[in-house]
Amino acid sequence: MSASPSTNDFILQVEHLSMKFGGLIAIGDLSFQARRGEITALIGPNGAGKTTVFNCITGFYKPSEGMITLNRIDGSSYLLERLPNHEIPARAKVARTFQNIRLFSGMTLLENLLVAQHNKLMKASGYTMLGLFGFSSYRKASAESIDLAKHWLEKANLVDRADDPAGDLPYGAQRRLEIARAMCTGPELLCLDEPAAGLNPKESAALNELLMDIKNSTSILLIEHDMSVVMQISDHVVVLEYGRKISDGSPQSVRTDPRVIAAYLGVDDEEVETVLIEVGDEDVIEQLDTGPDAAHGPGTSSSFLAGPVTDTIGHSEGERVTVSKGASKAEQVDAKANAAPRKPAERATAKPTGSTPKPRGGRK
Ligand SMILES: Nc1ncnc2c1ncn2[C@@H]1O[C@H](COP(=O)(O)OP(=O)(O)OP(=O)(O)O)[C@@H](O)[C@H]1O
Repeated sequence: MSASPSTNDFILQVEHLSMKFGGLIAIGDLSFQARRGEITALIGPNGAGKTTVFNCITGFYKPSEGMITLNRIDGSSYLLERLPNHEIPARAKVARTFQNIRLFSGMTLLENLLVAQHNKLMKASGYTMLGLFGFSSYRKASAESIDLAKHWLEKANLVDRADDPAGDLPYGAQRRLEIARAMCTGPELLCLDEPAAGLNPKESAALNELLMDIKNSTSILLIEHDMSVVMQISDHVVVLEYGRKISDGSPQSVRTDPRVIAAYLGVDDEEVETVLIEVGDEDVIEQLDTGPDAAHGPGTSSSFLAGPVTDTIGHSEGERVTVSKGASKAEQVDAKANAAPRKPAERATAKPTGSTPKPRGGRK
């Protein structure tokens, strides 16, 4: 019998998170957990609220409601929504990258990685004087910083270009340099916002390799539209639609969840079922007939509210947001699943193909 997971098995616990911008509920009552040593992917169509979740975790936004707990390996825990922004990387050991690359393009690769260790070096220099007089403690810290920078340049397969300006690198290499820079801050949780956006297949493969290497020492939370990356490297996938969680489970269970397929395909209302049959395998068709799968459907921690197809999206109790009519494909799938089962003759027309759903959300 396997032991039930303890709190420290989870590096991140998001509980009942809500983020409102005026009347817009960008995130509604969202709960999920990320396991230590795993890659957890946060996916969903454009505007689903993924970056807003990242901004709440990394202190760029203070959530309207909810708790975000970061459990460090040494047993200490931090409520991120209560930590001052600058303490989230320093004390809770959370690092992030952004959708758009933010390197110092005029500096060399090595300098970019040393800047990331600025705080550590400043402390070792006694905030100037010890460094100025070349004290051994500063020289030691300085040598360690260079070693760490070289270590991550090697991991990112960029060590040959250590002295080139970062701006001269091809796009995919710049992405890897950004990740290497984040790793130089010694994070326990690395949050990556669309790292594969704009990469060609070769660059994408190099990125996957780097992330698989990083997860040996650091847990990763990943926003990604590129399903080939998500399916290849994630251990766990959380799917959002209109700020709510519509699915949560292994890549395989999420891939065949009718709500996810419907939310991602973005087809016309009347086409939803046809497309589900075209892209689905027997599991998908089966679920349509029998109703949502409790294993990766609404659970105790899920914010998804099953119910009839309406032109409003339910969030926590009493809150409903108006969106364009029938916008939530996930709700339509549940409505269909709740309706009377189809006849066997109709099911016989289903042709399983086993293809992977393509994302509705394009890259920015
Ligand atoms: N600062 C803000 N002020 C007002 N609305 C915001 C703000 N930030 C995000 N939103 C809104 O919150 C919703 C979720 O946006 P968010 O950027 O988190 O989605 P996303 O899933 O990351 O989308 P994408 O895949 O396109 O990056 C959107 O409707 C967006 O317009």
